[in-house]
Amino acid sequence: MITYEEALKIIKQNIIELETEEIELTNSLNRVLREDIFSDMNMPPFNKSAMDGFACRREDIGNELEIIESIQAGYKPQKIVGKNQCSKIMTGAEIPQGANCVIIFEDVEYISENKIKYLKDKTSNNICYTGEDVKKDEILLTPGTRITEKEISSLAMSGKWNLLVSKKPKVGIISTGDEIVEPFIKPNSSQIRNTNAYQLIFQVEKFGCIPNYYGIVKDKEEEILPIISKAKEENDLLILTGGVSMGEFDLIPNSLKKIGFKLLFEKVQQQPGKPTVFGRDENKFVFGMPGNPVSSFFVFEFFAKELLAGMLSLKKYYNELNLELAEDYKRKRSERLGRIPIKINEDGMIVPIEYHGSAHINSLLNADGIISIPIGVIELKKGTKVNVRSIW
Ligand SMILES: Nc1nc2c(c(=O)[nH]1)N[C@H]1C(S)=C(S)[C@@H](COP(=O)(O)OP(=O)(O)OC[C@H]3O[C@@H](n4cnc5c(N)ncnc54)[C@H](O)[C@@H]3O)O[C@H]1N2
Ligand code: MOO
Repeated sequence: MITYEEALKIIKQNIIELETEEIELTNSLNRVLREDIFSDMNMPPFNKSAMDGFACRREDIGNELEIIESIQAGYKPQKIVGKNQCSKIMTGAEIPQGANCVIIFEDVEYISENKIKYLKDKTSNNICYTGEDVKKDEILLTPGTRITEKEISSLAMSGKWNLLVSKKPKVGIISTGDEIVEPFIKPNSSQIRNTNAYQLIFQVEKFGCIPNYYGIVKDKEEEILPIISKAKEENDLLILTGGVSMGEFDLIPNSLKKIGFKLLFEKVQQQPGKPTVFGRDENKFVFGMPGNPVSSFFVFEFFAKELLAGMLSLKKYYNELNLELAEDYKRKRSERLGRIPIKINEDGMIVPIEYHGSAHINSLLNADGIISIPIGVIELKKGTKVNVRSIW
């Protein structure tokens, strides 16, 4: 049995980056950039009014000011603002030459139709200056960045419409087990509903990959082999759940070998996720994950994401916060790296969630993240600082 760190190293050593493709900006949600994005202009492109008001000279704000024009956003100022003059200006419009501040409408009174007086003795400049946010030719985004709602405005601003991104990894998902039935079926007393496939479909899709679901396969080699062969053909990564431990019907590792996968590890010193199989055949990969839903959730989180991030060339895919435990945490055994779901309370402290083990699906319902308990550590005392890995 190898450690989590050793297993992760094996995954990293085997990563193959996928090719790129060009897509349009509107289709780029969740895609991973494979090129630098430069700004083709300064932002703002001109000195821009931040407020609706009058553009004038700061030294004149105590005087009556003559209105010489009105400047709308999108139109060039026509006049230069001179001594005791001002131009009416709208938010987003270009500051006229001669002016160095904008006094806002609310703080001004009209003396006559074209004369105003500022009612205060101080003002901010109320100007967004050329290039203060972005300089022309500045790099805005680098390869390996995931495009989300945070990145899209900068991309749109850069003027780049066609983007070079990683192709989406295709992930084949197969549930195994004679006892598994689809969620729309009422299980009999020895059956169990298929939760893993749907969990994995969401995990895969949310990670920016394409899930292809192949249904439930019975614990019979003659059923397993054709489906995994087909799924291997059609995908970059294959994920199976169930059938990987020591039981008489745990046929997955051998079946994977029969269709050409070399198994790179089969057991990891972690809980959950001990019987985790990772295999490769040239540019095709496979994870055989434990059937227990929380095991499969965590194995996807810690292993499959690492491989998929590598295929996607994605730089960063999770956040970690270092927070204090709100209460003591004790576990029964310490020979495996432990992972448990936790909540972050109102004081920003870690509260372990009630968790009965890797079959306890609904323990994830209220989870904000996962903490790890190192091998050999049986107890963590209240107040200990621990890294929380995000699953939000
Ligand atoms: N003698 C040993 N027995 C077991 C060991 C071991 O080392 N020696 N490891 C245990 C650990 S740890 C785990 S985890 C499980 C993993 O077992 P398998 O991957 O072989 O999975 P199954 O036995 O097929 O299923 C386990 C459990 O999960 C349920 N399941 C399976 N598929 C689904 C699905 N798609 N949706 C929902 N639930 C599913 C299944 O019915 C079982 O209850 O092995 C231990 N045993
Ligand atoms: O390793 Mo298992 O995945 O403890 O439940």
